[in-house]
Amino acid sequence: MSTNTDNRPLTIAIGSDDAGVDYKSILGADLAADPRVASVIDVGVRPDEHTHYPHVAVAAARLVADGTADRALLICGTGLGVAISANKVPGVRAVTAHDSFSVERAILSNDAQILCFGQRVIGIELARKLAREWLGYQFDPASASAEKVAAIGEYERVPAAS
Ligand SMILES: O=C[C@H](O)[C@H](O)COP(=O)(O)O
Repeated sequence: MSTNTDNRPLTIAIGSDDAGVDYKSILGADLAADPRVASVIDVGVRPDEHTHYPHVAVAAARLVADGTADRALLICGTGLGVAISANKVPGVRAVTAHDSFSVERAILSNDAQILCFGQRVIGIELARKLAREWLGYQFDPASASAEKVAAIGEYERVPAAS
């Protein structure tokens, strides 16, 4: 499963815990209004909910893993807990990135399907800018990075020797 390589509009899952719900609302609206996005699937939380971040992150990651969503955007306080949790789902590559270069490389180097932000770490306008940039990148399966991404997947099948 890849971040998409064919320029078609994306289906994007979005989720947060209560520490990220304000950004989820704003970024979700941005995504829904973007012509590069076909649909946005909100996996929670609602503003009055207090579901812990691992449950939301795994719900979104499973949508990516089963092909329902092309990508996911997850927000918690730091962007760390949601990334750790999403990465428990086989086939998923989730990263926390709060700068433009890392967001670019998350797609072009790592083919990461899930981008994670920390509402307590970056300002909303930077988050909005990074999310817009993120939509513009596509992984190139013919690039030199593809072999490295494939090696990550191999370690899901065959655990690294100690
Ligand atoms: O990574 C975890 C997130 O930042 C979460 O929103 C807050 O978690 P905490 O309440 O355990 O610090």
